[in-house]
Amino acid sequence: MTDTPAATPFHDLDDYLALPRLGALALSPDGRRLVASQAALDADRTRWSTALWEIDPDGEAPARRLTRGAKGEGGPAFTAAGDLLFVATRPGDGDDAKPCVWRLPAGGGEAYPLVRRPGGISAVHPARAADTVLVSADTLPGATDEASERRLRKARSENKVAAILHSGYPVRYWDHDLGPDAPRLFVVEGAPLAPAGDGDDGDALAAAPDEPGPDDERGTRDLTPDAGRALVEASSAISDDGTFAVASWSTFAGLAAQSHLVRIDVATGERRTLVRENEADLDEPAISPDGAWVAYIASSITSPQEAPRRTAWVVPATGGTPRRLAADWDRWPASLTWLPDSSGLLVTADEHGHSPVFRVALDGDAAPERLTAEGAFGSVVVDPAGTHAFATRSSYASPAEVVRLDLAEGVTAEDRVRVLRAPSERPTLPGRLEDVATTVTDPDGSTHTVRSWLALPEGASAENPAPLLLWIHGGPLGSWNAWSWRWNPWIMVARGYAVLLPDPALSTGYGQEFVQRGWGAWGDAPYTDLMAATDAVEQRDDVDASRTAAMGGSFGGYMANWVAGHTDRFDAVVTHASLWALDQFGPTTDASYYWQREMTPEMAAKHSPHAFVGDIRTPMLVIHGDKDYRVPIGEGLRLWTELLSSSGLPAAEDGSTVHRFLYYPDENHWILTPQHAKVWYEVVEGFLAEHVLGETRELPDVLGGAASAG
Ligand SMILES: CC(=O)N[C@@H](C)C(=O)N[C@@H](C)C(=O)N[C@@H](C)C(=O)O
Repeated sequence: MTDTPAATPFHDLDDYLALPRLGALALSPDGRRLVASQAALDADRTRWSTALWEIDPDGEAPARRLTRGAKGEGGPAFTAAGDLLFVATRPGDGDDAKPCVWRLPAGGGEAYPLVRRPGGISAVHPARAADTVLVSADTLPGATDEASERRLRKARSENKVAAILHSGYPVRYWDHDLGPDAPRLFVVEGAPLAPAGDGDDGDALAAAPDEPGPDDERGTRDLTPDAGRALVEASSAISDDGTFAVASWSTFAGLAAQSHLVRIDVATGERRTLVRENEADLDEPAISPDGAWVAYIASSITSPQEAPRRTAWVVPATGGTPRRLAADWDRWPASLTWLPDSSGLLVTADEHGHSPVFRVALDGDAAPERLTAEGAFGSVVVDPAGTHAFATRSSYASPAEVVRLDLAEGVTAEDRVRVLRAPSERPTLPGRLEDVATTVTDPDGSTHTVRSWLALPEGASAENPAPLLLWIHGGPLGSWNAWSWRWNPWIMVARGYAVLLPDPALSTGYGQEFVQRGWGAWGDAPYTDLMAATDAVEQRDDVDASRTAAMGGSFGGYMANWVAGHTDRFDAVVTHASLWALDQFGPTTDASYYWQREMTPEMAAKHSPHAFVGDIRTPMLVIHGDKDYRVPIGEGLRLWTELLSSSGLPAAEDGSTVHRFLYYPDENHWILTPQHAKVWYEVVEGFLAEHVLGETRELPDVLGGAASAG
């Protein structure tokens, strides 16, 4: 084991779980107020709750906490008058309280509930230059107004009926069931929001939404009464002048969804289709400040032979022919933020282990200008003068921080970014990070660079080489480029391991061809890239090639299963929420339509790990949540059964086995509660210690201690 010079939050899981987690940003229309949400661990350590903090846009004053509700607040957004709106439950509404919209007046004073719906409100969309506010709220299909909605909900509640009758697809999404209610868009009614509060000094700290303030509750008008499931997982936007909204709108033909972008007139509810696509999913609509354009992201419908392409487009807000932005750009746009003069957009996109901010012109074919160097950016907002922007930035160097970007011409990417004073300090890391790469040659003779992040304990050296963990990211269309709380390498670095985080074929940020290399052939280039990256790092004298393990979640878990059936080089394999029987998985996942476009039955059979179970001779830790709808629990159960019955390392006659199955009855695809995240890291570390280091760890009491080790 490598001695680490000083204790950090990563040495102690309780300290790690108590680290605060920064979320979304909101900027007032005048650019003078910046608010961030931040999650903190509750006193009983079984949930994180989110509060809103004011950040000084100039980076001088310390952050100030604005809200302190018992159950937390989220979704901050400013009205044109500078009021801060957010989503939170109301005190006294009980455990099944539905979140509603609260208003914290620009002029100060208490926050108070502004608008609510019987099924709760999921998001609030205020116009930036008008007194119009839209809300997204789940609504029962038979509800024609709030009274009927309440009656229908009361009938289900009093009769304890949770049944859902479906007539279409999909019926679930990631970790939740769909229906019987579904999202609709509503306009908040009533007199314009008063621009001032009670005139006090605007001491926002007084705003504690545990006591409703003045009785100013507003009604709502349904803009999409016939939406059905069309707005499911939709994204929507409202024009600055509040006269229209744009939403991604899905219609379903069999399993497949047909994607539209629709324009909805706020005054009349009149709806018309701006873009209809049979060959792409349309999302992330963003309306230009001048109201003339709608930008959006199109993800092409794949085929088993053709990987998807994500591209950015604009269409006239009154309808017309869509036009692709930056037509020759070989990167996948992730988010779109208009510049205040509507001359272009700030676009984030993965690139070589980062997710930088790019500036893209609305007109002309100039290549996007990369504005930032290090890190993965999100929640990008631009000040009304267009001179700077604010965003969250994370990387393996730090969890998300609030940063300010200087948008002036001629500033270097390194000098453009300034970290602002946040509610908490950046945690000290227990090691160092290197950007490493190796070259691979495909069977067709083409060569490719496979790059990885490598996290190393400070003490790793030729005299004290660190055992190696190969971590395989999920997706597979993704990249190890941003801080992850669920897969945090620094926890294992603090325990003396080196952690390799490669971006193999199918990873994003390296061009379309790098994705295509692995498309429909998960067990080919992605696997050989991972092995090449591992080979290269094992040549280092500060890495111990004799003590290694491989692990991954979701697609990463699929690959961990594939690794286990195709090499004995590792001492242990950890496989979380993994795909196992690829040729039977398709109809059971929540997004079966997506899966059917990804592989033919023949491809799935060829690249299915379960076909190689007899070749597995490596101890495996299987982890799966029962409420996982993306990779259903059946995958984990079948893997466990076949590992013990048919693998090259089956259970012994007395039933004992070196394998372990960490089962979560009430977690989903991700392990989201603090107490279960702690168990996850404890069990993983204990399994690795046993099989990689030859050390024994006591299992935590919450798992029954050593006895539960089987
Ligand atoms: C529809 C679909 O398959 N979407 C993919 C993003 C997906 O769900 N992939 C999973 C198999 C996966 O690998 N998920 C990763 C991103 C995770 O960590 O959840």
